[in-house]
Amino acid sequence: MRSITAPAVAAPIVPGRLPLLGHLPQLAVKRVEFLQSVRTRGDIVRIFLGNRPVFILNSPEAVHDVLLTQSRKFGKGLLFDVARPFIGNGIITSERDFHLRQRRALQPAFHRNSIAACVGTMTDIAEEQVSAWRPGEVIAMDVVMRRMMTVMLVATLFSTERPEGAAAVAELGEHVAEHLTTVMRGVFVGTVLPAPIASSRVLGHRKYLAAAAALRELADTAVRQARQTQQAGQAPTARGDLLSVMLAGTPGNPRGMTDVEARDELLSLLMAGAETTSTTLSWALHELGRRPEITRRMRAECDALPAGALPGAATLPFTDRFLREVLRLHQPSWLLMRRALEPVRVCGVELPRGAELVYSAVTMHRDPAYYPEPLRFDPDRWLARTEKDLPPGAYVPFALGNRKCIGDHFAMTEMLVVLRAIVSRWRPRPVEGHRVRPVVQALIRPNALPMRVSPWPAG
Ligand code: HEM
Repeated sequence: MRSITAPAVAAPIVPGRLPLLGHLPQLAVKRVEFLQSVRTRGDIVRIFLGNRPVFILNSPEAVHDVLLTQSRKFGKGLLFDVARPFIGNGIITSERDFHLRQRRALQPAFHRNSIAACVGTMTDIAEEQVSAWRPGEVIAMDVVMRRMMTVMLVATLFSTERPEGAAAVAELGEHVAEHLTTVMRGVFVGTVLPAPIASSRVLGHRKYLAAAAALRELADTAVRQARQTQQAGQAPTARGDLLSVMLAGTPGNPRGMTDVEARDELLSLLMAGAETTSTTLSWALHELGRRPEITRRMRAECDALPAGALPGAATLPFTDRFLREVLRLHQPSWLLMRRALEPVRVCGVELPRGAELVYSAVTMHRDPAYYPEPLRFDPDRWLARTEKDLPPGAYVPFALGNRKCIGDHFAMTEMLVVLRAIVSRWRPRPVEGHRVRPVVQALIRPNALPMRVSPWPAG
């Protein structure tokens, strides 16, 4: 712990900076490895994206200080400036008082009781999907998970009681999933590359804009439909979904949201909640495929869950531990940002107003100082050492502080529901000859994940 009165030091610049390009080539070629390689150079170091300086938070102490202790002095930064024109000013992109109001307005939907009420819908969607698989069939798990988790999000948060029925929700979910992937790629490209290059036609900028427009149109339609229900005189919350709650109002925002605000929140939640869970589940299935003994253990635990019991850490402790280990080793969000709103000192380093900061849970989660043999996948490491035993800031799959993931419990519930549905029926195995590699874009996802599913032997 550094003394507050010690003179400030400058964050060291990482070697290898090139004129005009800065550290872009290193980041472009070996994204995570590059961030990993600078960890030992100090609590906070500086790199350059072109001519733009960016500070990297390396130590748990620095991450904890920025995300929690001094969080009011930071905004969300460049990544979210780039995202705003695509997805509007919702909870993930907005700042200060407006953000606080929107967060309070959304909070009731993420209360444990609200999530418990969604478990039935989540289970139906997962069961419907996995019961359609045939013995020996090869399933493109990454594609199936992306669709399934988007449909689940659309169904549980936005359209529980859609008059058009489950098929329409599934179709909407598929459209959303398609556009979402393209928009997320656009946001990533816009963050790491200078604006004139990122917005060039060669890099598909028009495609990103078109996908964002299509997504906005889908969200606008959903808002229009919910507003019509409201105006038809039905109790606004009769549909039981979050969108209706947004329009009707909550203790955090009694008058309810305008159509544009509700639309932007839909986009924010889709952006934050669909690919994160589907990517985590893809990695989870990848790990299960390589470890039949873990699949067996998980199946035994899931099968023993009493009817009506909610899936959670208390009822499915091993499966929960397994997911926490997946989130450690395969944290999907490898690059998150903040911006200093005023001059601020963190770990003895003076950061000027406007400083752009990067933190990466991926590199933190692979630090041997906190995780012995960090690349070894071992759910039982969490038996010996729980989250509470780690320094604050060392395990941050859902971040910390005022911008912590609002959907952490929702996400864990969804993922437990899906894993249970899969392992109760199937043993997923890797397909021979296919090598799973991480692809690092907005999230770290598997290049492709074909898996063969076989039923459990009888008895
Ligand atoms: C495995 C799944 C998930 C992971 C790993 C994850 C991770 C995160 C992280 C790291 C942040 C903080 C971002 C930052 O520091 O800038 C965040 C924020 C957020 N997440 Fe999640 N998330 C997941 C699932 C979900 C789900 C399912 C939802 C909603 C249904 C959701 C909604 C949000 C929202 C709205 C925020 C912004 C909160 C705010 O700024 O106040 N997330 N998430």
